[in-house]
Amino acid sequence: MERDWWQLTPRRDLYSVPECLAAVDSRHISGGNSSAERGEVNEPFLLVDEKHIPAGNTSAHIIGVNVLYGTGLAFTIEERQVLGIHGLLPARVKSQEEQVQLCKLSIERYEEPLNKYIYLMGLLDRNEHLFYRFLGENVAEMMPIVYTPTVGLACQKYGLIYRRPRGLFITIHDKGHVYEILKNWPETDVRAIVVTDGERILGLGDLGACGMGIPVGKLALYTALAGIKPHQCLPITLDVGTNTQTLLDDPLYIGLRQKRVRGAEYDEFIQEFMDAVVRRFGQNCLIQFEDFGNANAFRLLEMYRGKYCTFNDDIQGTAAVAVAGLLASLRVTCKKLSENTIVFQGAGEAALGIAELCVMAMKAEGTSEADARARVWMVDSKGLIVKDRPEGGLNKHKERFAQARAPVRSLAEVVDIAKPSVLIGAAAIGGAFTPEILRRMGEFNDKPVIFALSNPTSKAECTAEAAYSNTDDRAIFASGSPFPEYRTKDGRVLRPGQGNNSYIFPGLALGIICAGIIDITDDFMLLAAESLAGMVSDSDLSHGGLYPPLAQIQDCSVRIAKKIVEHAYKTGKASVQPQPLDTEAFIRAQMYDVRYNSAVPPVYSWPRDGPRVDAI
Ligand SMILES: O=C([O-])CC(=O)C(=O)O
Ligand SMILES: [Mg+2]
Repeated sequence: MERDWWQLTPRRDLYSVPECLAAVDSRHISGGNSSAERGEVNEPFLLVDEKHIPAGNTSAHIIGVNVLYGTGLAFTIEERQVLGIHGLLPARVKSQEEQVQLCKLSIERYEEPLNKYIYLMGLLDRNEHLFYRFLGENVAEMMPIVYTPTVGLACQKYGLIYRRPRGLFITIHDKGHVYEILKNWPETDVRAIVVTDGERILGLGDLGACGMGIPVGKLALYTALAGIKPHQCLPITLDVGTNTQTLLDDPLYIGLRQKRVRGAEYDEFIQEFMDAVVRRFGQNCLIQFEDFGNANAFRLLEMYRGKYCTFNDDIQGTAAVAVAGLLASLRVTCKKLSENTIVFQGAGEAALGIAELCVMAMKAEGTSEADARARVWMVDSKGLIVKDRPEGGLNKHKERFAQARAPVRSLAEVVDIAKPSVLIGAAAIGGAFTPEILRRMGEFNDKPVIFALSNPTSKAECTAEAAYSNTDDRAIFASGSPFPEYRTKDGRVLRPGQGNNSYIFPGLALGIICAGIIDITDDFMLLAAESLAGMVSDSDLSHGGLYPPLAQIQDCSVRIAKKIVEHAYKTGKASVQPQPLDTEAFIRAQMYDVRYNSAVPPVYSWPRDGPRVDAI
């Protein structure tokens, strides 16, 4: 529960500047064990820039400073006087709308996406409300900067662009003390954590601690797309080392300079982390796993699902968004899902997650499990996944999709044999869908469905243009990273959809948090997929889109959350009781408001003779 600051602050102290500043953001004086509670927040830090923050101070200070710099010229004259900052700002008082305009002008001055990213992260540091308002009002333009694909580049350059700490870095050397580190986080009401160990950042591989850009970016979307309050979100990197030699050799690298720890020590560390989160933030605190290596991603999901409030976005979130796209495509191809033959390039987290959810969706259509699995062909680095593979070594996840056929080596051959109606790429091999493969898809199908899901753009299996131009503009295309509009030979404009889990995880998380769901089973994923598919309009489809436009993604999140919450109550999975009468109002009441709260509470007026407290 957020409390109003004047309920926490003794009024007689209000005119002490640091007190006022601390009070403006009551979260920082409300929590147990936070640095604020230890009294540090009362130091006169407010008129300093980051250079002057006394050594050893923590993010509570940094956030505190930002409260001042935060709303900037939007501080009213009353607020400036009560806060003791009158004169420190120029005379002009701006509305938030005017500030949004300035953000637009400022970011347009940068040409390089990475510079735009640095600008936006600076804005987030200075003024959280403005950042989220700007992002929320410009989703289609700004998402590719704070999120995929630019966030991938940001991770690759993290050491270079690192300005300020954001999130928690917990290293393997902190083993035994993970709980104490969580206690150093100044917020106490944390409801959602996105955690990575940096082993498989997008399709870019092992970026170690530089992977922190991903939890930060994902949680920025939690707030921007689903209104989950920023202080309830905590990005975490578990730094267990990196096996990327260039990072180990890089003087700018910010993480532990050692090879990855694996085995029992790693497992104990993760277990300690999970338990520490529950102890610190409660068992309803959502833990979203992101960009772990394949083996750990599957293993950890199996170990923790049902016992902790957790899901794996790369396995389950990506599955839901891809299945949503497939379900929407059926309205164009006029088929049932179970009438398709689906070939996957890749058999990792995303591909296997999608494949399993496809089987679930086909079963929901009345198909038997065996028939559903027979319709799914998977190709990994050794070729088609077949039973009795000569090299052996199929893990149990792949085994479930092994075809009873002779080995086939290349994707092109598999496509020739299977004649799929759907081709899905999720192996981070850029350009794997060659023009030849795409042309074959066009020969086999009137409307071939082609998903190039790997991220960032450089890892996409093909571009939108390649998919369209090699199939006489007949392809139904979606990609993980955004692609520009395409003009067909007969002059139609196609807007390829972004089959990215960002359509799913924010709304899913909002629903999980609102209803207090711990056991996040796959029926929630299928439900999210179905409800997203149901939001695709005929007009979207006629322009080649399999998803609603990004401009509507916030609305999609709330609608997904509503379905999730309703389903949770129906299936007895909701721990928040009693069930709300109006689900949507219940959800919306918990969402973040991007507008500024007044720093001066309404009980104050500002007469000529100075501030005074009105009787309540
Ligand atoms: O971050 C994204 O854009 C989607 C995703 O989870 C991944 O590629 O790992
Ligand atoms: Mg991911």
